[in-house]
Amino acid sequence: MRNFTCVQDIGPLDKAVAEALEVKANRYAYKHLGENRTMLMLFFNSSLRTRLSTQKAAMNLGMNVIVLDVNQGAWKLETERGVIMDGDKPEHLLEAIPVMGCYADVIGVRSFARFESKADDYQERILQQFIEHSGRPVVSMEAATRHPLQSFADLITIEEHKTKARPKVVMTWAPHPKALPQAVPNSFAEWMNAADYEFVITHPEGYELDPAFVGNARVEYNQDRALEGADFVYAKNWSAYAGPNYGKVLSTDRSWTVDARKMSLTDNAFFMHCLPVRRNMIVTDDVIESPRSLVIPEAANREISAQVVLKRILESL
Ligand SMILES: CCC[C@H](NC(C)=O)C(=O)O
Ligand SMILES: NC(=O)OP(=O)(O)O
Repeated sequence: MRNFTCVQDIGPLDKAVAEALEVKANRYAYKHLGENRTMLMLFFNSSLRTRLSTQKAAMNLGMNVIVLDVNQGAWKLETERGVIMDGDKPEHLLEAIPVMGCYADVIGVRSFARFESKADDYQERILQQFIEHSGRPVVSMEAATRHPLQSFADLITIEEHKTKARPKVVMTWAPHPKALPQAVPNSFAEWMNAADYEFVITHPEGYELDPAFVGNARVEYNQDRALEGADFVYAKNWSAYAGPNYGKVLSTDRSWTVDARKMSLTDNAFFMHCLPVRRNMIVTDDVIESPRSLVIPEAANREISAQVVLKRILESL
């Protein structure tokens, strides 16, 4: 594997999950792979799980790790080519990226959608510059349109807990006070479609995701109807994608909050969320604390998804 930015990069999902379960059982068996190799983890945005799990995965593989919060300590970076740099940004990404490539063998990048330009976000202009100019394998730690390490962990978690070959997985929008990216829902949809589950997306009108990610999923505007018979409920907020509303909050309707009544419509479904979660906006306390809540095992699997990805990259260096 060279780069890890989307579901295609991991290859056949059955093999990826099998490797993940093997790594989970023997996570310290590969320390030789990372000896004298350095992982640089670069954050343009905040993180808890991605920061900790990816570093843990790299250490499990014997790697050295450098973590850089770009906006705390590094020079403020200009990202646009052709700009006359007479403002508040002393360094350009086009120098900083190859320099970072000098010190690392693998580079992880977190750079959320900025909502300034849908085209720039959906062309992954920041992530692509790392791929083009670092000279190193690049791992997305959530970019503008996908969060593949999260989605891989979500798939592992579903495969560990499903009781039927093709479970019904429902991704439901839920309200949030801020404008959040579409990366997590896009990515989850991409991986669920690839896994060939019975996959349903439910959200209020106006929150339609990019059809390129929705794929063959059934879209249902009636949340109760969508939840009927579900085996897994994956809750997430996202801001509007379509048209002039890109990046906007159109609704904070708390009738979409996942509560015990909604979960009673399902087939005793597991509850999932990538975290961080706004309790009693996205999901009620009793649901996220229930025995059917998988949010902690789901977060624990982030170490495993990252370790499989880094292991494959190290094996191909
Ligand atoms: C893993 C989730 C990261 C981010 N969440 C927030 C709160 O910004 C998002 O919704 O994409
Ligand atoms: N789920 C996830 O990526 O969490 P962080 O944003 O805390 O890394």
